[in-house]
Amino acid sequence: GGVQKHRFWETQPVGQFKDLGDSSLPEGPIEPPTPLSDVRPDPYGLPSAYEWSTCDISDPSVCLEVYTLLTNNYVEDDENMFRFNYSKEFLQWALRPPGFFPSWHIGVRVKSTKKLVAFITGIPARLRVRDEVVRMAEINFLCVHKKLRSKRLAPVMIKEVTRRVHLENIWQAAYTAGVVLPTPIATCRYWHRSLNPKKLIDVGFSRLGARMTMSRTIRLYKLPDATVTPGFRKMELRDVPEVTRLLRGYLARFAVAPDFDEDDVEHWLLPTENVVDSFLVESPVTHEITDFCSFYTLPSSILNNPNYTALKAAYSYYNVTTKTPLLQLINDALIVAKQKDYDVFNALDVMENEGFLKELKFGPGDGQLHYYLYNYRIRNALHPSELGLVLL
Ligand SMILES: CCCCCCCCCCCCCC(=O)CSCCNC(=O)CCNC(=O)[C@H](O)C(C)(C)COP(=O)(O)OP(=O)(O)OC[C@H]1O[C@@H](n2cnc3c(N)ncnc32)[C@H](O)[C@@H]1OP(=O)(O)O
Ligand SMILES: CN(C)Cc1n[nH]c2ccc(-c3ccc(F)cc3OCCn3ccnc3)cc12
Repeated sequence: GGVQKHRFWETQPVGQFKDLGDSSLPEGPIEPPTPLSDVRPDPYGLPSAYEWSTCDISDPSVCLEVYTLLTNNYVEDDENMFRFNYSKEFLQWALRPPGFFPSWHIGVRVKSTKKLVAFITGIPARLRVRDEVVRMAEINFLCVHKKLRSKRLAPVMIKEVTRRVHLENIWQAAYTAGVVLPTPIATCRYWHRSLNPKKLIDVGFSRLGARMTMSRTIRLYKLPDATVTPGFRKMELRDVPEVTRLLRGYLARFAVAPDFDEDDVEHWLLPTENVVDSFLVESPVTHEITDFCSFYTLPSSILNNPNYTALKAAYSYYNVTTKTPLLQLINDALIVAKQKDYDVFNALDVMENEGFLKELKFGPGDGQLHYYLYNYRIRNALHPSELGLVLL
């Protein structure tokens, strides 16, 4: 209808709701690149009390400011009971991959007090969309302080990160959000596997099932003390070349997936304490690496609970099986997560995850995660199982 539902997004080169169903529109870039000399050289205007501030995440004091802003103002669940609590180490990992641009870590400060009140980031990535490998920016950590909401600051942040990405001759982006915007390329659901059901029920994350006692519930989610797959071990630096080969071969089957090289695999998948854990199966006979699984660590703050402050959550990342049954491999990942005292193991219904969710006692979450591309049209929305991409 004529009413403007998305005043900002309707001005952007993204799939528009009005275009849905118009199969005459070609798949690919929506707008051509601009000559670099035509990219706005100066930052967008902010309200006079605020200033742009490029944030050097490697500076501990700046990293702490970013951590604190996100801890108090980032994404909450629909019932405002939990808020993501990305750790400082996680932010350093997430924002400094090979080839990152410091200028893409963008903050907004109050001029008078220098208080950090907003943030948005980009990192470079090579994403394959069907048969095209496209250099993109992955946009994340968009956050405006709770006290500055609904002042149209987000569109300015988005335009500024877009401008800085354009200056590096990159014209596409990928991002995910729990909100519906023009226009998702895929809509995923997330699922949760209880590891510490008593705590999850105490904090209101889960509810005791009908006709279920607490002891019956604890028994239902019980896991073995040790992993069962022969040759299952932590990934090490020497495994990077083989894991890269294994992962590239596997991701080729999805319509959208990262085009990882060895440097990317070393950064994103080599275990980092309390940030990302990865395991592989080395055949005891041939010493070939046949399977791989990984999860990242993202706790959530528990808001307003007298007994607990944090929920320790693991999130399924990239998994590949060529020999071990997927159910068995992921169950070993659950066993390791339980050993490491995680309360819950989360997974999206992307890649082949649907094949293990119900079987391994995951329960459906209460929301959706929408995937988006900027300045790149996909003719028809993808099924989650066509996505080979997990954004942090
Ligand atoms: C070629 C390179 C291109 C690079 C750029 C690519 C694009 C990258 C895009 C960014 C990807 C980020 C990915 C990411 O970080 C992962 S999604 C997590 C986003 N962050 C949070 O949810 C944290 C808590 N919320 C907030 O801090 C604020 O509510 C935010 C800052 C979300 C909006 O602040 P606000 O004070 O509540 O709102 P106004 O300033 O008044 O602005 C309202 C306008 O903002 C639109 N909006 C709301 N939420 C959005 C969201 N999550 N993405 C995109 N747009 C979003 C909304 O539709 C409206 O536009 P419309 O009128 O057209 O509908
Ligand atoms: C992806 N990355 C961009 C962060 C992000 N932004 N917006 C989101 C909305 C949902 C999920 C999500 C993804 C996977 C999952 F298993 C559970 C999730 O949210 C549960 C609800 N919740 C929100 C906060 N605390 C709990 C992530 C995100």
